[in-house]
Amino acid sequence: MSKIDLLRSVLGRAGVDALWVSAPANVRWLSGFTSAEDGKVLVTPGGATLYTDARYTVQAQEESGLPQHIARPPATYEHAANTVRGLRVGFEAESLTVAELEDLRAAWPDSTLVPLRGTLGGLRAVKTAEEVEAIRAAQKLADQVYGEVRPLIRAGARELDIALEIETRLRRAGGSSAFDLIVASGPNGAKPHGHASERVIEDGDLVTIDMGARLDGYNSDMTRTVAVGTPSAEMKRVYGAVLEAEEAAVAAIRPGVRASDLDKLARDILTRHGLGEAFAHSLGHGVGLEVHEGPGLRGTSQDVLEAGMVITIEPGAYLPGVGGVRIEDLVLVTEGGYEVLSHSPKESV
Ligand SMILES: CSCC[C@H](N)C(=O)N1CCC[C@H]1C(=O)O
Repeated sequence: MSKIDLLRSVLGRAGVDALWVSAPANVRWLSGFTSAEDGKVLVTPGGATLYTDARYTVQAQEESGLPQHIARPPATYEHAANTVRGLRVGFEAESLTVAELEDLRAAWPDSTLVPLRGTLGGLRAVKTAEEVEAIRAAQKLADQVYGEVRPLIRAGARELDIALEIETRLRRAGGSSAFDLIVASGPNGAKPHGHASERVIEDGDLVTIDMGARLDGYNSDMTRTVAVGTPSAEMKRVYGAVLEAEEAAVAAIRPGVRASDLDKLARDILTRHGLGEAFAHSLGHGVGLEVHEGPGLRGTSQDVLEAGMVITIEPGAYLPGVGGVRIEDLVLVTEGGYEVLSHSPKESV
């Protein structure tokens, strides 16, 4: 079944006749158009159209198999008005501004606009074989760059310089950083999103490197925590506990497992080590055209693992004023269980 046909069946269940797709990752996924932040897709019972502007006429023809209409709003909306007359048209509530909604309402007076959430997210969570290969390639690049930069993580280096090295090497290889790199040393390790600062790494520090490569639009995500010199006995114990939780959660991955159960499994291990409160975020998430996408691996998630999903497993423990540890692998859910896509070594601490 084509992606558009798959989407149409979802729309039927959502009670709408058509969908105005505005989330860039969804536009890209449906159309193949890589400048998706400047594109929209209208899916109707009769077909699907990619809307973009004249800066992309040639690129859209090269990249997308969908029929295209070149215009800028409001001409875009006026062109679509005929197609959506009398229809219930869903729109992506998470990715349409209030101003855009007002413009759509003005241009489509004879349509009913219906807010929808997560309509395509569920479809995108299970990757095609091509998407898996794209993510695998992104992770391979991340592993290569991590290996090159690992020797530079030593006392006297600034967090910022490590981050710059990683970014430069990703760029040189034709990729880019999937997100604002996290390089968090010593007490900065207590910040789960501790972006690289001017702090100079000291002997005895643990250093958390959370990095991803973006290649051909697809992302990877991986975290390693390494020791510079000899860390304190307390931080060694924390490292051991996080590693135990991470390995147990990875080993439990298979189709049919509830995402919330995986989160609980890792959380229970850290709680047994007295670190339940220190695990300040969810266990992981899906990765693809976006760094954070479905499924959500958290306590409240309704998601169930399926073969073809690509997920992170990333437990952590954060001790304010002291430091932190996070260990993260990127994992493909397979029919038989799982395949770990991230191959950078986890060092003994
Ligand atoms: C800003 S992207 C962060 C990537 C990272 N691997 C990640 O997803 N997380 C780090 C802390 C928890 C988790 C998150 O939910 O952001």
